[in-house]
Amino acid sequence: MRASLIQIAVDEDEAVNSRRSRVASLVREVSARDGSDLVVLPELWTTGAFAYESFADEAEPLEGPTYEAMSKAASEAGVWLHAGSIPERDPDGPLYNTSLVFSPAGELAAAYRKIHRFGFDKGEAVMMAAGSELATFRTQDTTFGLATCYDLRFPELFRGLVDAGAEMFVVPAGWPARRLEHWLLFARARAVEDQVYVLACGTGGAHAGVPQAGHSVVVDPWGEVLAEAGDGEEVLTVDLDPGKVSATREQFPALKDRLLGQAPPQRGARGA
Ligand SMILES: O=C(O)CCC(=O)C(=O)O
Repeated sequence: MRASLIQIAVDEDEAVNSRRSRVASLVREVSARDGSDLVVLPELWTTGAFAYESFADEAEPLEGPTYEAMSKAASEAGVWLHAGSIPERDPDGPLYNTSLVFSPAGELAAAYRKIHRFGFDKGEAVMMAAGSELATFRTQDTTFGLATCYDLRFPELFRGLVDAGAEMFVVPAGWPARRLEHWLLFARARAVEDQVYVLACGTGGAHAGVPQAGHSVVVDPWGEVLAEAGDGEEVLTVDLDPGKVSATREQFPALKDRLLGQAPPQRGARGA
């Protein structure tokens, strides 16, 4: 299957509405040009992941304007669309950082509320509520597990997705340039330790004074980088072979050596 990651440049001089229609057109153009089965967009590309001041104003209900535009783009293009994430306003009040996935018919296939919020005692960590449920979606070829940006630092989340059957992870992000090396390292680490493809799609440009890392990357189950973007707006198109996941897991069956169902090792007398 063929996947296209669209690394959107999120700059303040483009209004949210203009960006939304520009991105919908890009989904249609890229998938027609590259013959993509799956298109992936980054985290919070409407506002920018660091534009905290605009989260409340730009928050949408789940089925708001971004949902409408992306559902339409997916069905018109006839592709699976991981539409990145939106600032979602739940009818009960809290905001969530919610990823939306649409089938080629434009139906919602998965929604994932980011579990690990970034910012410590400010920004997203205080403005948004934490999700609590893992999410996957299945195409005819494979099962994808969903995670968002800062989630990359928490390998236990990805092990949960492996246990739920994921063979590929899709990770939209708005990762800052100053920690680019962490981003690349985590993308490869998650691929190697879980023997999966990692499709990590970030943003380019700069907003709220935070230059974005860009460097969207696709990593195969052996940890090889198949494609890596620069720091501007860019499209990466790669062919993914779901058979490579099972082949890697058979040839190097490290996942079978997990201590499943056993108590974790305790400190022994010599370590006391
Ligand atoms: O973990 C990091 O260094 C960046 C995370 C982040 O920017 C985010 O989750 O929005």
